[in-house]
Amino acid sequence: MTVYEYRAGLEGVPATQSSISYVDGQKGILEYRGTAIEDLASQSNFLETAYLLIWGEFPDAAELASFEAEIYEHRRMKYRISDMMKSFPESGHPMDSLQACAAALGLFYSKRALDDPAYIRAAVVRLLAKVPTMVAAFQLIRKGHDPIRPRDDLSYAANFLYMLNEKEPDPFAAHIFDVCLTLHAEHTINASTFSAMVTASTLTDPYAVIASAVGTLAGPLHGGAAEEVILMLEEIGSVDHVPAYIEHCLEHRQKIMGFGHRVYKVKDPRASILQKLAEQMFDKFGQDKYYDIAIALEKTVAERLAGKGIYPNVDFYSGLVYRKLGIPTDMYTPVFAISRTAGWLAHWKEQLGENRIFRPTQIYTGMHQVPYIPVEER
Ligand SMILES: CC(=O)SCCNC(=O)CCNC(=O)[C@H](O)C(C)(C)COP(=O)(O)OP(=O)(O)OC[C@H]1O[C@@H](n2cnc3c(N)ncnc32)[C@H](O)[C@@H]1OP(=O)(O)O
Ligand SMILES: O=C([O-])CC(=O)C(=O)O
Repeated sequence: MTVYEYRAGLEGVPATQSSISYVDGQKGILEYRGTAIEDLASQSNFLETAYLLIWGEFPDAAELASFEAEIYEHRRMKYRISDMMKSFPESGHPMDSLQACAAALGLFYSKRALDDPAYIRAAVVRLLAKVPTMVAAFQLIRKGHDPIRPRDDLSYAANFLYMLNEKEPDPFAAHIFDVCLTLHAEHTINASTFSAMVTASTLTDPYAVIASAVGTLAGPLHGGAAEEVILMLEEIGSVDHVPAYIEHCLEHRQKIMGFGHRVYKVKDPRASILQKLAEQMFDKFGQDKYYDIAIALEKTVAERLAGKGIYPNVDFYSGLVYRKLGIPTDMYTPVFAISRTAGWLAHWKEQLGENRIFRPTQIYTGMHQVPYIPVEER
């Protein structure tokens, strides 16, 4: 009998083969389909990047224009979905709303044709188009407002900010937001993508795939950390309190949010770009007192945990950018989900190409031959 070594959290265990993205965690390299994240952030845009991730090559001008047009055409939300959302408690977390709405979309498109490229394309378009609308709608509905319709004249990023904040965004702010979407779009086989792939491997529908990935992204060890970072900066309150906060975390074995990564043992390249984006936002729209605390935190963690490979991850600086964009704190993870939908869909499509159901093994640690004792005798 083969005995396999158990690795907690599947650390270092290859669970798939993929050509979608690449991470070198020692050198701090991230590539989407072979192109460096820095080049995509400075020269591409989210929809072009989404196309690249999903179809494996950059679109030409006509392909990009028709992809954008299809997405813009499908941005409106079904009124039954917004009616459903109106029945959700306003105090609920927007990630729970998104998970429910993504799954509910499957009710409208229940005829499945996973081997038909037209079906795949329609699902990709619908999900990329409707996820932002569903995220923004929850924000408006919980404020007692009616969701506003997407604006056909606004770009993907600008339209989301418009639907969320009920006013047209500054073009520079919309550009920065688009870069944030590009940065968060894909990251190899992280927890939510793995979840998407496991779900996809059962040949269920793509709405269930995205719903399960949303549920996984929500946790504070994954995408939910971005929200926790801002709550932590608020709790710290001033630069002077940083050393004591770090000592408290270390003493109580409490994770410092936005730090550490399974793969990166250097600063996450996306964190470096997000930090620069935050600085650009501060230069244009005014400073943020939490930035000084964040800088002090990064410096103190580097000194205090030197040699442990604990550096800022993608979730550390994103919230500082989002604050300046007027995005509420509990919307940071849904915004991450808008972007990561591209990566999840790329993996869904790749998984279907060479599918085998995920069914790993376990090492049983329980008992055998335990006699049954009737309840009245226990
Ligand atoms: C989009 C994303 O998902 S990015 C990640 C977002 N998550 C966070 O920011 C939450 C905080 N970070 C963490 O919890 C972890 O670093 C994770 C979940 C990202 C990675 O977890 P793992 O690879 O399982 O690392 P693990 O938790 O085993 O940590 C390894 C060691 O580093 C320490 N460590 C890791 N992250 C941190 C942290 N944020 N603060 C303090 N210590 C840390 C652990 O205490 C552990 O130390 P030990 O060996 O002395 O016990
Ligand atoms: O790769 C990971 O484990 C987490 C991460 O950074 C991401 O999903 O963007």
